Amino acid sequence: MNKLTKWLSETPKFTSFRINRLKEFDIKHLEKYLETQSHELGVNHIPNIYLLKEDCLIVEKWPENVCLERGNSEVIVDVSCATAVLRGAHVFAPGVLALPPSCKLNERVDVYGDLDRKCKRGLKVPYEGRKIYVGTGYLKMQRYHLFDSGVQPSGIAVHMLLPASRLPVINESIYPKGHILLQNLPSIIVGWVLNAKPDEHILDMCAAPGNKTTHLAETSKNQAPIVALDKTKQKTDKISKNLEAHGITSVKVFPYNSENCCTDNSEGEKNEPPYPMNTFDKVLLDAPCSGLGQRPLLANTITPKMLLSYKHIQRKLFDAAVKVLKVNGILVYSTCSITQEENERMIAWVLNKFPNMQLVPAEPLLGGPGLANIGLADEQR
Ligand SMILES: C[S@@+](CC[C@H](N)C(=O)[O-])C[C@H]1O[C@@H](n2cnc3c(N)ncnc32)[C@H](O)[C@@H]1O
Repeated sequence: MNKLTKWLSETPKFTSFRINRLKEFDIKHLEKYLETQSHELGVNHIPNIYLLKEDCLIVEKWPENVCLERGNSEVIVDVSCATAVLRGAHVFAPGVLALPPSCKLNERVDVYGDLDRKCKRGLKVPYEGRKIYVGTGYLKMQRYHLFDSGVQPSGIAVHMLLPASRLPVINESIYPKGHILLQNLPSIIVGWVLNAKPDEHILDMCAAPGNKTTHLAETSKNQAPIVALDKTKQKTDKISKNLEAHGITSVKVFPYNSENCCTDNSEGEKNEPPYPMNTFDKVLLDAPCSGLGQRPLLANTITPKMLLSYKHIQRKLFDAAVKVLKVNGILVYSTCSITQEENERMIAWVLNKFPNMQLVPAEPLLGGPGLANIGLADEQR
């Protein structure tokens, strides 16, 4: 448990991007960008960059000896903003909670995450709660931008120079929109494992905001007929925007409850949900989950009851997925959680409930095996 908690609270060792294979990508642009940063940090080389397969770019950390003069003032940000900063993001205005009134534009500031979630937005005096240092950068907004206008502020509030994790700060916007996407390696692997082919009919059941949908479409060279569903129109609008930015035209998007995406009526329409049984060659079930696997996890308020609640919806969705899947089709199930209930136990449940489903190895297979003694044999783990 201690090992697991420590691992969860650590930032991954590298940043990963997915490259849109439908667009041009010139790595020199990124190298130049990092070179400029290396001058600011006083380092004489840039972090290692390499490609995994054709479309995943890995960028490693700055060296351990990179030494940065701390700022004079403290900016307090909420926990999700602090997490993003550790992953290499700038501080965006909605995440800022407190900033001293004396702070000046472009001043060097230290950024802290509010671990207790008790800092009041707009606080003027030093924050007394538990906080964690997440990095140093230059202030780009003042208090009146952030707290006084009466509307939700937007834009970069602190231009980060170096996060405490030493991951490089790379804004996707150094490339035109839709050319690269900041995406965790495990999420990229999901797209590789599904391996969409141009002639395959594919269903992405829980698709918003569409980061995996775009990957599937790009892998199939924008040819596979893909259906992307998510619960609400607000969510599916995000998918549509994402598809447009990526230059993808092969995906149909519907707001729909995927629990009901299968109809028993074999005469059912194949052009919109619900679909008859035995419709799709491949199904992606990137299930709603507890997210207890997203790193770094700085503070978490999830209760055991909430943790146990996800399996119910996951099972309902799985049930529908199995029905719409063609005989000999492939179903990829993924979560961004590490709990047994959502992973190993879920697969054990599936194999028991659907004797016609067979567990096959993921290809490529990265990472370690699943946990032992919870319903799966060693080769299944
Ligand atoms: C892990 S997120 C999906 C992330 C997405 N696959 C991606 O890579 O960008 C899970 C999604 O499932 C959606 N969801 C939850 N219940 C659903 C349901 N019954 N039908 C369809 N979508 C659902 C949520 O709205 C959420 O967008």
